[in-house]
Amino acid sequence: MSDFNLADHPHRRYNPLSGEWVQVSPHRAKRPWQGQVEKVCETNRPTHDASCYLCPGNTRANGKQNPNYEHTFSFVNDFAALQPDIPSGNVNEDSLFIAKSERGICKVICFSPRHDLTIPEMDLPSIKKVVDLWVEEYDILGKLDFISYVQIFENKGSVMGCSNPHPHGQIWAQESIPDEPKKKGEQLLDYFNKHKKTLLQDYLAKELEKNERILFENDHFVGLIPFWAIWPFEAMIISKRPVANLLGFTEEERASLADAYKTLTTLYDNLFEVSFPYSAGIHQAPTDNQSHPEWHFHMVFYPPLLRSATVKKFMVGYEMLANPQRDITPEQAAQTLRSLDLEHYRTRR
Ligand SMILES: O=C1CCN([C@@H]2O[C@H](COP(=O)(O)O)[C@@H](O)[C@H]2O)C(=O)N1
Repeated sequence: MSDFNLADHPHRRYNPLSGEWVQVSPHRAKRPWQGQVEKVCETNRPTHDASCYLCPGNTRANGKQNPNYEHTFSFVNDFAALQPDIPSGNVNEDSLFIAKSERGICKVICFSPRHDLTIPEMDLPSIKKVVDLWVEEYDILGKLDFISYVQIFENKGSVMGCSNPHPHGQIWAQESIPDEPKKKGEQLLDYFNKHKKTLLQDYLAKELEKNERILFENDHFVGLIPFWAIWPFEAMIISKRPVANLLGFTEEERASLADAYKTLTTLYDNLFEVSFPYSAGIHQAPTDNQSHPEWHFHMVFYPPLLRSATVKKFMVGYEMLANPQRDITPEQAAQTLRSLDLEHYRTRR
């Protein structure tokens, strides 16, 4: 019996959702840091900022005026990366130079009229309204005949390149299925064809049994750090019921998703007592007019911070050229997060 174990020895972990590997070096977590230090900019923002393009009643960069919205508000991105009405075309030279036109619609989703709040500081009814807006936008955009995939996401924190602290997210709906959900869809379909169940249904049952990486659970969702997590505190929120997309959730499940979103982001903020940056998004069934029983709704959270409010993980060098790599194990990260208080640090002050 070899003395190899995942807690002490370098190893690779396989992600069955992507078919890719992550390098894990648990012994390296203690090395000293003399590199870049991110500054902590914990400023108290006003509830309304006259210069904010997303605040109610303000005029946006292109002259359009926001309504005095009282809950959520969505609008077509004024600087959209994708457009619905463009000429279609293809390029293919010797199978070396391949390109195709891409149509789509990009929207900005304001989570709250309050400029000073973030998801963990919003109350549950307000976060439920964000979930309701996600459902509505997924339904409307997904019904368009040229839209095959609707990517709902949130970039939070300036270190994630977020251009505005006002609580908001984005939706990019487009005619192709982007690479990440395409990869997942292929893995999920392969698993479903073999087992007649979704991969995440079996995975979730085993994670709850092992209880090594679980962060929390409520009536309808589980928050965990996946066995194959790449970012130090990468996490997932997975629905207990294998629902292919947002439209399949009941009112109660939508409220439960809002609760899970608040719980995870509260743990994140309490980790270093700073507004915790991340990119987060939903992966769910494509809207290509086909049934997708293999799909199983889940949210993924990719936070950059590593060991403090000012030290982030860099995905450079080996990670760019070979494999993503991590030091602290998913199990250690889960143990740290789930030991934290569920009351937000700013309300405890
Ligand atoms: O007046 C504006 C300012 C910002 N925006 C859009 O808001 C989005 C802000 O989202 P990010 O901070 O996640 O980049 C960004 O994509 C930007 O194009 C407008 O559509 N109108």
